[in-house]
Amino acid sequence: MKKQRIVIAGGGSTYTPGIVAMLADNMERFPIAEIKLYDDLAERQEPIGAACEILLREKNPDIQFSYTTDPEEAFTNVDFCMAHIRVGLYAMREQDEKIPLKHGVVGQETCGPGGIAYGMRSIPGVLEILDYLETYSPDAWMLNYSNPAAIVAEATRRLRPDSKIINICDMPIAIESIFADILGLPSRKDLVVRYYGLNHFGWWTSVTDQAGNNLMPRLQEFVAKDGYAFETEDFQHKHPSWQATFKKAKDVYALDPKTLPNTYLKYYLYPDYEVAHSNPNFTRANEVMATREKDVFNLSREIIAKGTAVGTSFHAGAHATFIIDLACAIAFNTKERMLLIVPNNGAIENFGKDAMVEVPCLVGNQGPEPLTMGTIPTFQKGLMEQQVAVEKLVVEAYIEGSYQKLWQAMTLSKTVPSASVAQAILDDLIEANREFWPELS
Ligand SMILES: NC(=O)c1ccc[n+]([C@@H]2O[C@H](COP(=O)([O-])OP(=O)(O)OC[C@H]3O[C@@H](n4cnc5c(N)ncnc54)[C@H](O)[C@@H]3O)[C@@H](O)[C@H]2O)c1
Ligand SMILES: O=P(O)(O)OC[C@H]1O[C@H](O[C@H]2[C@H](O)[C@@H](O)[C@@H](O)O[C@@H]2CO)[C@H](O)[C@@H](O)[C@@H]1O
Ligand SMILES: [Mn+2]
Repeated sequence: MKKQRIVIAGGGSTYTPGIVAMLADNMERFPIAEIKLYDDLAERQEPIGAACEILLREKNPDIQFSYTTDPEEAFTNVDFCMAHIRVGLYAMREQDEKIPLKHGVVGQETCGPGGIAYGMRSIPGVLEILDYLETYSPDAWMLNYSNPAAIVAEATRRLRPDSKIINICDMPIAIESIFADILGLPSRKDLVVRYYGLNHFGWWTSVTDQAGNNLMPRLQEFVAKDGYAFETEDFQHKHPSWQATFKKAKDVYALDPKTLPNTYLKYYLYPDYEVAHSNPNFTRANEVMATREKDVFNLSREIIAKGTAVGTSFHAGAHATFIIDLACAIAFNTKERMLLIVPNNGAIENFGKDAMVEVPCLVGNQGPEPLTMGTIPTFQKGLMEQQVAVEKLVVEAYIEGSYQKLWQAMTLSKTVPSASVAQAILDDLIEANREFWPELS
């Protein structure tokens, strides 16, 4: 098995140490020669890089390790770029969440006006990394978690159609882990699913075991009563906001009891409820800064101070496993069945070919081969048509520098009640994003 060389872009991300630790623990199925971290912010990356260096030296000194802010050094001679950047950091996430809320609209990282604002910031950041990778390692694959994945995926489809990028999300697999727990199965990998939608906007239509036995009725019975409120492996899902999200899946499910919904649909289907239950002065960004960010950086500093990572551990859950599974599938042609964000091209029969959709794919060394999910019902199709139009308008607005199109995108979002509210939010977001967005006219 060829030893792989990896660059993690967004080296200072709270998710980086978990992925590094998981890579070091998966050498048998995914052997590694080198891990490099890359970030455009040296101070942010420094503690994470220094802690990972100690951790790897103790876990596996054969893995070459370095961290840098120099793109040529980072992207030269690698097989994979695992990317998770956040352009504007949590400070801008806070703005994405608080500005819409000030206008009585859902304030969320990837949905509604907040997601649109984040999309306008992420597009150039992700394209820059993709271009570095294509320049310095033209055969490498970019596996991209950077959000908002739906908008980023549409932007890379439009602007870099031939590039080797796969956009991914860990929400469905986190929910599938909950399915496995509800069913008393050891792992989500014991399940075979059919699912369709856009990113953070989809539905399961079938869940079976490996023998083909239908497990939907047992899941539906649970979700009808409790949503996805079941003890989960991911530590941040114990936070009050995630607990509320998992409970709310019950009401989302009620709209179409034939399927099982993605948790994020609550922002589109119950926006009034979400606003009423949000604290405009303390949003999820504040919760994350006070918990995950603080914990990861404190632990990094502790490891550096002690000079050892023995007796400590960074959280590495489904998020880390999923991206390593994907790299493995490509590197070693495993043909694993995975949910990915890909061009539709008929996978959903009655939906636009040029939409970026989230569907199961078989993954091998040529990339993902989407499976056909057939024809979807009017309710889902209507919702998806509206949402995909929002995502396409954002990308058009970015490309053309068009105020008009960004206003249309905000107005079309199901989370926004009117064009006038959309415009007021947009004008505030333009002000907050001066440093990041292209000039709009
Ligand atoms: N797709 C998914 O399902 C999924 C799941 C979890 C996290 N995420 C995403 O992963 C990303 C990281 O999340 P986090 O909470 O760890 O954020 P974070 O702020 O802790 O880390 C992001 C890092 O990216 C760096 N960065 C920003 N712009 C950059 C650029 N242009 N080039 C290089 N580095 C850059 C920052 O300096 C920072 O160190 C976010 O986009 C988040 O939304 C996605
Ligand atoms: O509010 P955050 O920053 O905690 O999470 C936002 C992200 O939520 C989803 O990812 C979950 C994932 O489902 C879970 O398995 C675990 O890894 O935690 C992640 C973070 O909570 C979502 O898929 C991402 O797109 C969001 O960025
Ligand atoms: Mn996601």
